Formats: sequence, structure tokens, C-alpha cells
Amino acid sequence: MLTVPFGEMKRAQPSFLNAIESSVDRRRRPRPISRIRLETLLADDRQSCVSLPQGSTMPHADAVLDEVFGDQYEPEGAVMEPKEEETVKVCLRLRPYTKMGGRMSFKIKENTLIARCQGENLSSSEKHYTFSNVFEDNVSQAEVYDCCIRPTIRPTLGEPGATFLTYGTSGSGKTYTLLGNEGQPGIVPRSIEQIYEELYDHISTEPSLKMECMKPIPLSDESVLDELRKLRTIKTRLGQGCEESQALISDIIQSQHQFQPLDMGDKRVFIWISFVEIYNENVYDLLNLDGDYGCKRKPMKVLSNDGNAYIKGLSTLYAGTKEDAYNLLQYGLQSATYGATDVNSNSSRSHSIFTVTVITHSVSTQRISQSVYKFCDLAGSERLKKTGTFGDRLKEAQKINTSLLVLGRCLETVHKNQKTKKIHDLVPVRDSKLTMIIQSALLGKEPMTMIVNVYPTEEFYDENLNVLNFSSIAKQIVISKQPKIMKAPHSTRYSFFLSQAMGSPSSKIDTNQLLVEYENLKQENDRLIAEAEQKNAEIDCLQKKLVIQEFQLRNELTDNFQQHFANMEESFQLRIQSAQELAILPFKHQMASLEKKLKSKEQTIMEMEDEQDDYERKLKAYEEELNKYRLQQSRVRRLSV
Ligand SMILES: Nc1ncnc2c1ncn2[C@@H]1O[C@H](COP(=O)(O)OP(=O)(O)OP(=O)(O)O)[C@@H](O)[C@H]1O
Repeated sequence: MLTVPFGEMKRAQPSFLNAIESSVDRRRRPRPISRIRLETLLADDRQSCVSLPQGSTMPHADAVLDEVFGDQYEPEGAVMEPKEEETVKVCLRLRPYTKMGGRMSFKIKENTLIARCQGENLSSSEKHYTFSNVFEDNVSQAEVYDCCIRPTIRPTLGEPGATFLTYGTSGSGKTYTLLGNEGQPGIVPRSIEQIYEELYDHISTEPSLKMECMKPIPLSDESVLDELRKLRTIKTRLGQGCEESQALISDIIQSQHQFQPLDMGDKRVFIWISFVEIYNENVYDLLNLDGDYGCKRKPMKVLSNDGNAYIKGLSTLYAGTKEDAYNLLQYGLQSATYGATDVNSNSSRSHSIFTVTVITHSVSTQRISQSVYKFCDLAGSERLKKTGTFGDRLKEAQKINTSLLVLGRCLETVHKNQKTKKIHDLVPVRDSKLTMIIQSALLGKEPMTMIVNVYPTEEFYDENLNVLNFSSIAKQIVISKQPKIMKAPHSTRYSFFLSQAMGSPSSKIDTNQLLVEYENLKQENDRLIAEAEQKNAEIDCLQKKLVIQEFQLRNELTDNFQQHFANMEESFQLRIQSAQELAILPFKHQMASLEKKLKSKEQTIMEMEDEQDDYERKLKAYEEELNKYRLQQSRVRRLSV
């Protein structure tokens, strides 16, 4: 249970879990800020902070605005209109109480909910939560729409669009508020009706202009046919029977609201729709026509371009009629993930974002603007224990709570930065996919309306207080709206703009002037093409030079390497030679001494041979003498005989 003793109330710091309710302390109530601040317009990755005095003429600020808005900023007239400032609209909606058992103790006083803290002394334990509007449980869907959504949907030139969020515990009525049912349609079908009824005369049946990565792209005839083919596929997949329920919903809405067609002069409107689901921190395309039901879906990447998020490869389909828009909504809902918890048997386990992009093309001024309306059905913020979550459901709940916590941190940081009028901390929009996608609203660049759904039971007492604390921070964020106006792209398809002009209501008046403009543009185009060709020829020449230089360089390098290797070889040879000589030297000495020894031995041998000769001669002489003696002896014997 969340209780804050009265004495500590003043000192407590606002935080996601324990926000200080603005109505408790007068000093903390939201007040109009006297100076217009640009830091909220800067992306979270920009560190600098610029502020402008209200209503000032500001030639010196042009450069800053140019940098922030690029092409989108038009410094016409030099005098800046003071920018409208408003805070995030936070409305409370109570779900009718159906259960027996304990009802949460609270009372409503105008736009303030006074919650009584459980088990505390009455005077010190009341918490006051002030909202833009409070809708009690008997307020109809139509009243909710008229009061907090209808005034924000103004898809005329220069309106940036808006983000609508439903936030609350599981089963508190978020999906009911956003989508409703057949008998009680919610915000999304009512917005579709409003947009299509108000823009009826101006909506182009041909999807010939699209936004890609925040840039307007005129589509080729083949792409137009491709887009129409996709719509037909969706219609075929939905099958028969959906038209009847759509017509019924449309009739109910028409009977409850009076939407008048707007006079938008020569403007043509193109409406594109996308639908994504964030499930377990992965973003999935709900309008993807390539994958079949049941096959593994591919998570998509969320990228950021100058503080505006876009999803890479997301299917954005053209909805030229409200029937197309209903079909796309229904098709996306069929693809969305549903699981069951103990609290709500049809609990949506993912955040889903239905986006309607209205592109407005002014034929006379060639200006293009886009208004992006995001309808976010957030998954329930719930306690794991109460919702009986295990396994996959537990993993889902953890991811859901993490992304909602990041959402709370973002709101808290933006609020802190705005309050102190300095950028102290970067807004952690990148910490979750949800906050990345709705970053422009979180950073205060476009209006945001949050409908806080509360199911007032004792059982959800703590969770409901957390939701209320969360909303009290959101309400204090200041929105600095900036129109997003772009010039028509330098396209080779001038015929697109010309055909738009011909088809527009004011075409008769402007046709001649447009033809002159067209001729001028054509000449300009020819001149640019000739210039481009000349540049291309120069590039070719430079490329050739580059190739020759590269070839020469390669040869030079090869020669250098060869020379280097030859030098290395030579020095190695010398080193080997000297090493060899060094190694041979002891053997040479040994050989010389052996030769010397040999010579002395030879000398000795020669001397001995001489001696031998002497002995042989002497032996011969003795033998001769012996022979003589023997001869004498034989003579003597014979004589004696
Ligand atoms: N204001 C209301 N009037 C009548 N019925 C309501 C209202 N709000 C909610 N309900 C009913 O309460 C039930 C739960 O509502 P819903 O499905 O919109 O809850 P949820 O907040 O979207 O839940 P989860 O986050 O789990 O998806 C539904 O049957 C719905 O019809």
C-alpha cells in the first residue's frame, strides 16, 4: 500500500512511483511558462539549449531554427509568431464497477479525484489528483471523444498530429476506450469517421504521394497500382461480412456526432495507415501481407531521424476511403497477439499503435505537410502476483512493466528538464521500443492526450495509485507545437503536381500560371541535368586519372619492393659468407697443423727409406759374400772328396 505521511509530503521529490500531486502544494501546480523554450523541440541526442523571449523578432535565431527544422522551417516574414503552449492532456476515465466486494474509496470533486489512503488518519491520508477531465463510469464513448479527442484532430496544413494513449491496469477499459465494440465504438473508429468526413472532398483516390523517412515521395504509376493491389488483397483476406458491421459502426458514430466537411481550398489529401504491435520488446508489423498467419514474424528495427522515429520496412498502406481504413484496422487487429490472464480473459499482452498519416499537399504553394495521429493501446500495468502470470505470461508481464517504467522515466525527465528550464538529463526514449516510437510526443513536440483508465476496486488499490501518480507527472509536460511544413520535393515527376493542380477545385484560376511555373521548372530541370552531365564527365575524367595514378603507384610500389628484396638478399648472402668463414677458420688451422705433421712424417718416411736402401745394399753385399763363401765351401768339399 502506498501511503505518504503528511509531514513528509513537502519534502518528497516527484518520482514515477511517488509523485507529488500538484494540487497538494500550490507552488508545484503547473503554471504558464513565460518564456518559449526550444529544448523540448530538440532531439534527446542534442545537448544544447536555446530559449527565446516571447513574441520577439529573431533574425539571429534563424540559424538555430534552420538547424532544428531544416527544410521544414520557413522564416517567412521574419517575425515569429509566439508559439502556443499547452500541457499534456490527461483525462481520467472510470470503468463501471461490476464486482461484489470492496470498492476503492475515493470521491470526485470537479476535475479532481480524492483518494483516501487505506488505514490512515483521514485528514492526512487524502491524495488529490487533478486531471484535464474526469469521466465517471456513466459517461458515454461519444462524450469522451468530443471532450478530449475531437478538438485535437485538425489535419489541416501545419498541424503536427497527436499521440493518444490509454493507460491503466489490466481490465480497466483501455481497449474499450480506444476501440470500443460494435454498439459503442471507441476513439479510433470515431477518429476515422472525423478525418474522412471532414476531409471528404479533398482525399485523393490515387495513392500518388507518400512519406518515406520523413520525406515526401511522389509514387510512380506502377507503385500506385501496387498499393491498390495490396488493399484488394486485404479486402479479400477479410472476406465478406465486415462491410455490414463497418456500416453499422459508421451509422452509430454519424448519429452521435456532426462532422462537417472542411473547406481546404486547393489542398489534396493522402491518407496512409500503419499498425504495429510491440510484443516482448519486439516490434511487429500488423499489416504485413507477405507472411501467412501462424508463420514466424520478423521483428522490425526502430530508427530515429532528427528526433522523429520511424520503423524500417514498415508496411504503410493507403486508405483512400474510410472503408479502407476500417479494413486495415480490422486486419491489424486480427494479427495482434492476445493472451489470457486471471484478471482479464481477453487481455491484450502487447502495446499496439495504430497510426494514421494525413499528408496535405497545397497545389498553389506546393507545400506539403503531414499530420500523424498515433493511437496507442498500452498493455496493462499490473502486478505479477495478482494477474496469475507464469511462463510466457510472466515474461510478457515483465517486458510490459519495463516499457511502462521507461515511459514513466521519460515523462519524469522531460518534466524535470522543463521545470528547471535546462537540459539536465537526456530523456531515455531509447530504452524501450514504445518510448522510441512515440518520442516526438514524449519530448513535447506534438500534443499528447493520455486517457487514464481506472477500475476502482480495493483489489487494485496500489496499482491504481501508481497509475494516478504516473498521470500527475504526464499532465505537467509542456507541448511546444511546431508545424511540419515541407516544400514539394525536387522530383522529376512534375506531372504529379501538375495533375494534382488540374484536379483541384481551384485549377481553372491557376492553370496558366502553373503551366508557366511548370515550364520554368522544366528549364531549371534541363539546366540541372546538363550541369549534372558535365559534373559526371568531370567525375569520369577524374576517375580515369585516378586509375592511371593507381596503376603508376602500384608499379612504383612493386619496384620498391623488388629493390628492397634484392638488397635484403645481398645482405643475407654477405652475412652467410662471413658466418661460413668464421665457422671454417678453426678447421683451416687444424688442417695446416695436420699438413705440417704429415710433412714431417713424410720426411721421416723418406729418411727411413734411405736407411732401408742402405740396409738392402748391405744385405746384397752380404748375400754376394755369402754366395762367394758357399761357392768356396762347395769347392772345398769337392776337393776334400
Ligand atoms: N467504460 C466502460 N463501460 C462499459 N464497459 C467497460 C468500460 N470500460 C471497460 N469496460 C469493459 O471491461 C472489460 C475490460 O475492458 P478492456 O478489455 O478494455 O480492458 P483493458 O484495460 O484493455 O485490459 P488489458 O490491458 O488486459 O487489455 C471489457 O469487457 C469492457 O467491455
